[in-house]
Amino acid sequence: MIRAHAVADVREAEAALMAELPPGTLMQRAAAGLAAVCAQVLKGGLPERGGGTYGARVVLLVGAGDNGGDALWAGARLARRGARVDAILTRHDRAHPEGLAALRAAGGSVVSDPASPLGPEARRALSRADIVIDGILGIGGQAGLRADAAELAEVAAAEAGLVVAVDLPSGVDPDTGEAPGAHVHADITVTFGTHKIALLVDPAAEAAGHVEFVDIGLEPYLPEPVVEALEPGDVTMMLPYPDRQADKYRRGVLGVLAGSERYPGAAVLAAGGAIHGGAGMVRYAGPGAVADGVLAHWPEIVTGPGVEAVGRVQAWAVGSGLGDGRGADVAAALAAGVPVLADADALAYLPSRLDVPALLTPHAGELARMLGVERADVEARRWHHAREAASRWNATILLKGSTTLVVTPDGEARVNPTGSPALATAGSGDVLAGFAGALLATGLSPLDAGSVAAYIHGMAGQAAASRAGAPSASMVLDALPTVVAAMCS
Ligand SMILES: NC(=O)C1=CN([C@@H]2O[C@H](COP(=O)(O)OP(=O)(O)OC[C@H]3O[C@@H](n4cnc5c(N)ncnc54)[C@H](OP(=O)(O)O)[C@@H]3O)[C@@H](O)[C@H]2O)[C@@H](O)CC1
Ligand SMILES: [K+]
Repeated sequence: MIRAHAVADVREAEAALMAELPPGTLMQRAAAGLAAVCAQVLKGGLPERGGGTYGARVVLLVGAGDNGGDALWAGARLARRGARVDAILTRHDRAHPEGLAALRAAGGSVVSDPASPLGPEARRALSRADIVIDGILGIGGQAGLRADAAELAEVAAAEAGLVVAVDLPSGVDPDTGEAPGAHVHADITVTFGTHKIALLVDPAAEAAGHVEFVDIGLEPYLPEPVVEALEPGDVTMMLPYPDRQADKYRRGVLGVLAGSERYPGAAVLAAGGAIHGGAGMVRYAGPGAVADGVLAHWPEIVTGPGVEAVGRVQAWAVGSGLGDGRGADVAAALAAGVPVLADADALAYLPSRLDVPALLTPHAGELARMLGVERADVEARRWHHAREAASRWNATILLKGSTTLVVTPDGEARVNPTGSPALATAGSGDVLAGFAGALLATGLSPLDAGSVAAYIHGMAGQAAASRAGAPSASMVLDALPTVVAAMCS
């Protein structure tokens, strides 16, 4: 599991660990890890220079705190390995003194002038840089860079090579994943001790680029994480395996209430997702012509005209492509007293609070409608709004998007690390709903069902995109069994 903590937790753990270590040890661990990642990047890339640290041009953006100190110490290490290292200081009077002395002793120079960080020499250095190390601001400041730092970030993005952020892309809000003002857009972020929430939750996570973790020994002092992301081993552990005694009922029966005469394909896709999700049996509830289409694709499914007619199930997946005027059907599924996944059109027919274990799967527009806010506001404050809805409906919310977020009414949160822009295609959500519903039927909690389904659905999206640049939902569906088999082997 990738674990992310709040700044207050990091500070407490840091204080406890520092009390046992000689001064400066943690910064040295951080700087060594940061320099190692930069050296690795230089070794692997930049073919026009032949690769390697020797002769590489590195520019440090140095703020007034320890984030800048990390950058200076890492710069000193790279300078000792032959890089040309230039530092741009936002505050000449307050740059980390020992780090600055170390950089100078290693042959690095300061190219900003005290009156303005971005003089001609600094601009020239940025325009030639192979790597820019962003140490303007880490966990110690206010989100939204101040004007001079914002200009630095902008010029670095426009002019320089690869941007490597120290601990966080400067200017994002570490504890929420929000990015309300100017901030750095990094290609790589090297983070220390634990992931910060902003490295998992969008929109800040997107500004972080690829994240590299450096262990500085904080782990034993950290509390439970605030946000998590599954790793492959976690998914393998959580996926249900049929045991020897399993019959179809014990493996879990899922009822699917999806599709309509207007959207018959949604029924086929949701039912297909359900079949690949490991339920022992899938019962489909819907009008005759739609049910016939489902049977034509999936003859193993049992169909019936409505919720009561299909009989007992261990969970319901309702809503995908259901269309308008289906409130009574949704209410009947909710009244069955079993866990429910509610997607798409069903989200409009929810009671004010759910009294069964529930997984709601809106995209940002649907969540905005549920909460009566603007879609842009949901996109800007995804975690905030997902938590708000989880608490209001007493349900786990799976908020789809570039990084899908799953939040329980108790405040547990997971972010999905897999996926592909290819998943933003019609019908892809229907597949996810069926798949996650099947996991609910096999007995997984809404949090586990939602996060495992998002993970596998994301991998199926990646697999489908590797075969066809813009795959259809059917291709994502087709890729599911192979991904599941690979996760189980
Ligand atoms: N925790 C750990 O275990 C370890 C932590 N380590 C490192 O320490 C980092 C935290 O260091 P930190 O506490 O010194 O704060 P930091 O992020 O450098 O920023 C403070 C400076 O930013 C400035 N500033 C503020 N807001 C701003 C804005 N909007 N726009 C522009 N500037 C703004 C503010 O300036 P001021 O307002 O004072 O003028 C202040 O001086 C952490 O992220 C990690 O890299 C590692 O070395 C080892 C282990
Ligand atoms: K930074």
